[in-house]
Amino acid sequence: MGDQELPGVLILGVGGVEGVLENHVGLLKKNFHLITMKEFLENKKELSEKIKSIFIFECRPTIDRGLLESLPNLKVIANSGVGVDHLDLKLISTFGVKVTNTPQAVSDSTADTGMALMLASARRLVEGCQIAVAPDTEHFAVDWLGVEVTGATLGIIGMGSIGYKVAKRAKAFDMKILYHNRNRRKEEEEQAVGAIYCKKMEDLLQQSDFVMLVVNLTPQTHKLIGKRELELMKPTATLINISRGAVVDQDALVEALQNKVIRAAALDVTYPEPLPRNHSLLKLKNIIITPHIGTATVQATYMMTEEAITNMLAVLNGLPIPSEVCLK
Ligand SMILES: O=C(O)C(=O)CO
Repeated sequence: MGDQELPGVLILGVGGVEGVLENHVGLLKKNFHLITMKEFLENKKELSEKIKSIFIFECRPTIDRGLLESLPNLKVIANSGVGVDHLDLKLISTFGVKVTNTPQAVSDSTADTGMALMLASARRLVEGCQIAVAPDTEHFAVDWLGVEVTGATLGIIGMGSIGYKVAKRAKAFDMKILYHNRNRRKEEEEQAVGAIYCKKMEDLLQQSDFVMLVVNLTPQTHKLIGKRELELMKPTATLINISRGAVVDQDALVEALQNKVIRAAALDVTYPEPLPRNHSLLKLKNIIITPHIGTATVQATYMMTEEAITNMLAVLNGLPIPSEVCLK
């Protein structure tokens, strides 16, 4: 079958197809005719009928009514990554289009990122690195003491597949693990990682040395952690966020970090991303911020493309869909 006869996939990546890593393009080309947004806009008449799927790679595009209306044969939007808070699921569902994501591919790398942030913040790695490259011997001693992760209490908010993998890793650090989640995990799953369920999030906040946020962003989790929740945390505690920036009230976090209501924060996600250069969070010392690199590994990105392709082919061939996002 020639490339032109394959089902069309509209590629929404940073910089179009060029933004999709070279070896991923090969993977996609085996099954699809790749169409960039530029090509689509230049040749809408011919291409609109051809496009059966949209592949979102390493970006958070707006898919609006206009675009959906211009793609009469669109069957599936495949998001690489697990979070789909950038998509208007209600609108998409009215077009009978399915949405898929890639929970399998992202869970190890995102859990690793959570651990890396926790360890880096506890042991003040970023500050240490800055001192090592520009030694300031006066401040080298007591001022630079970190805290131990080993034996400390970790509170995980959101115990989906990423949260559970964080718990697995934390077990190896002899951490006491608490978790809060809409649904309690099975007893054997809790026992396997030694996790204790906290029905009330408040109990977890009060008892944890490290609080890690691993929830999806939904109307229910928007600003889940605000002034009240930060004040419930120990003054020695650290907040780690690997979910979405808007799960935390950032103004309240700035205040809490300035006033030492909590010890520190380590964030892989903020709102907006990136933060404007004059943002108050960037002026604080007791914070680490990374640029949303939860899944930024060679392995995870490749697996994300593989998982997205499997999802798209399943939809187009009427097979069971491995990772379909519930649109309700
Ligand atoms: O998978 C996602 O949605 C992520 O943001 C991982 O960091």
